[in-house]
Amino acid sequence: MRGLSVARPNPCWRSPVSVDAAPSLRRALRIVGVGIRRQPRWFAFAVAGSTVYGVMTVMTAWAIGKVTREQVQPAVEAGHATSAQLWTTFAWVAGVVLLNVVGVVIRRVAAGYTMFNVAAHYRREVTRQYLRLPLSWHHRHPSGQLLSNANADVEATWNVFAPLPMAIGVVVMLVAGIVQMVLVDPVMAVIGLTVFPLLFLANMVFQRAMSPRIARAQQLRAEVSEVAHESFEAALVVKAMGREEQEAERFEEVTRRLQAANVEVGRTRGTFDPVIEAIPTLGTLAVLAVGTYQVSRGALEPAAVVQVAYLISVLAFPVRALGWVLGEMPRTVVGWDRVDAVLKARGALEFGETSLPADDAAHAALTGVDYSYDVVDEQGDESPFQAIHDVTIDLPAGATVALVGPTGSGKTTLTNLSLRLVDPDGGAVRIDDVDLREVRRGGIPEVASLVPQQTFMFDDSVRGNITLGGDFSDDEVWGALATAQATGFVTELGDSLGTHVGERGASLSGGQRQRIALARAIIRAPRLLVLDDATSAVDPAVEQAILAGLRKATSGTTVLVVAYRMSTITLADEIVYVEGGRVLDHGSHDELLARCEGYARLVTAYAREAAERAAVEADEEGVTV
Ligand SMILES: Nc1ncnc2c1ncn2[C@@H]1O[C@H](COP(=O)(O)OP(=O)(O)OP(=O)(O)O)[C@@H](O)[C@H]1O
Repeated sequence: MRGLSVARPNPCWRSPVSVDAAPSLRRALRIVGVGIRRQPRWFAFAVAGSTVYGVMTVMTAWAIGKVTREQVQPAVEAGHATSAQLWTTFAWVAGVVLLNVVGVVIRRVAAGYTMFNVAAHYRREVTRQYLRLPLSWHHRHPSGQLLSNANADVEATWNVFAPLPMAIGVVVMLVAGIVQMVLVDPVMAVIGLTVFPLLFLANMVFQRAMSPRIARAQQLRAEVSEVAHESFEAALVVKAMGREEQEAERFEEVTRRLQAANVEVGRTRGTFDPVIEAIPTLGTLAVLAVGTYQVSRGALEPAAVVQVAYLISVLAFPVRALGWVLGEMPRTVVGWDRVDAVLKARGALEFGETSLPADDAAHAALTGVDYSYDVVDEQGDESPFQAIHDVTIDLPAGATVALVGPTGSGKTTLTNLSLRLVDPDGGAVRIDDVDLREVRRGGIPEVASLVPQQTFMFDDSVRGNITLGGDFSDDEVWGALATAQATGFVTELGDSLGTHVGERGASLSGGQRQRIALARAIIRAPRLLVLDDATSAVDPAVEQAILAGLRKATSGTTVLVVAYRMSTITLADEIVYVEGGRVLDHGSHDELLARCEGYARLVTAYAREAAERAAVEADEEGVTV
C-alpha cells in the first residue's frame, strides 16, 4: 500500500464549497425544510411555544400599561396604594410573565429535541454511508475528514434549529407589538416602526458581512481537524523521522489561519454589536422624549408612554434572534454541502440475492480482472492508475496458493478484490462459480476471512477482539488461539482472555497483534482464508508452526497467502508470481525457479535474507552461551 503521507493536505480533501460565496438564503431555507420534515412534531411544538412567548412578551407591555393606568396612576394620585391595588398589579404581571415562561420552556425544550434529533439522525446516516461505501471511496477520503463530516459538519448544519423557533416567535411578537403601538398612539408607533426595520436592516448588513467569514472559519475548523488527526496518526513516523518541527509548523500554519478567521469573525461582531445595541436604546429615548412632550400637552396619558417605551426595549433583544438565524445560515449551507457530499457519494456496493454454500473449502477464481485507483496529482487533479491488468488466478478448493511478487506489484489489491472489498473494473471474481457482485449483503464475510497487512485491534478484551461480538465459546476462542500459536502469551496476560489490549492494541507487540488477528479469522472457520503478509511480525519458527497448524486445522479452507518468506512459499500447493499488476507465471516453486527469472531473483533474495538472519541469530546464541 502507499506509505503514510506527511505532506500538505491533499487538495481533494477540501470541500467543494467556495468559502467566499455568500450562500443563498433560499438554499439555506431549503436545507432547514429538510430538517423540519425530519422532526415536524418537535418543531411544531417549538414554534407553538415560541408563539406563546412572542404574544406574552407583547402582553407584558400591555399588562404594564393597564396596571399603570388602573392601579399605579390612581395610587400615585391618592398618595397611597391599597393592598387590593398591589395584589391586582401582582396578579396581572405574574400571570402574563408565567405564561411567557411556559412559552420559553416549551420553545427551548422542543427546539433542543428538534436540533439534537435531526443531528443524531444525520450522524447515523453519515456513519452508515461510510460503512456502505467501498474501500475505493475510503482510499480517497482521509479519516480526519470523515470525523469532521460526522461531527462538526452535522452540528454546523443543524445548529440553526436553536434560534429558529425563537425567530419565528419574534415575527409574531413584532406584528402584535406594532398593532399594539398603533392602537396606543400612532405618533409613537411611527418611532417603533422606524426602530424595528432599522434594527432588522443593521442585522442584515451584519449577517451579510459575517456570512463569508463564518463559512471560512467553519471550513478551516474542518481542515484543522483533518491535519490534527493525521498528525496524531503519524506520531510514530514523525518522531522516528525527526519531523516534529515540520509537523508542528504544518499544524501551526493551519491553526494560525483558523485563528485569523476567528479573529476576523470577532472583529466584525465587535464593530456591529454596539450599533445594534444602540438602536433600541435610542428608540426608547425618542419615545420618552416625544411621549413626555405629548403628556405635557395633555395629548397622551403617562401609561401609554410607559407601555410603548417598555415595548420597544422588551422587543429589541428578541429581534436579534432573526439575526442569529441569518448568522447560522452560512454554516448550515457549508455544513450541509459537506454532509450531503458523503450521503450522495456514489459507488456504494450493490448487492445481489445469492447465498454462497456454507460448507467445504471454496473454489475461488479471478478471471481477467482489471483494477484502477484514482490518484491525485499535486494540482489536485484525479486520474486513474491501473494497478491490476487482466489477472486470472484459480484457487482450487482446499488448496493453499501463495501470491509472490515485488513491492507494489498488486498483491494487496488482489486480496481486496478476492473478498470484494473493491469491485474490479473489468473481469470477474467468483466463489463457487458465483460472481461476488451477485452475493447478498453480508454473504461474503460469512464464508471468507481476511487477515490484512496492518492489523487493527479494538480497545476491547482479547476475547472481544477475536469474537467481534460473535457467539463463540471460550473453548472455540482457545482453539483459534492455539492454531495462531497465541495460547502461550495470552495465558500470561494479566486477565488472560479478559485482558484489555488498549487503543489499537497498544499493550501488545506487533507479532502478538498479528496472531490475535489470525485467531479472529480462524475462529470463523472460513471456506476461503486470505492472508496478506499476516505473519510478517512473528519469527520464522512461529510462522512455520502457524502455517502447519493452519493446514491441519483448516482442511475445509482454501488459503490465499501473500508470501514473503521461503517457509511460506514452500508450504503452498501453487505459487502465483505477479509483477506490475500482471500474473507473469504460476506453478510449483521448482517450476517457477527454473523458468521465471523475476521469481528466481526474488526468492533468492528472500532465501539470502533468511540465511543471514539465521546466521545472526546463531551468532547471538553463541555469544550468550
Ligand atoms: N489507495 C491507493 N491509491 C492509489 N494507488 C494505490 C493505492 N493502493 C495501492 N496503490 C498502487 O497500486 C499498486 C499495487 O499496490 P499494492 O498495495 O496492491 O501492492 P503490493 O504488492 O501489495 O505491495 P506491498 O508488497 O508493498 O504490500 C502500487 O503501485 C500502489 O502504488
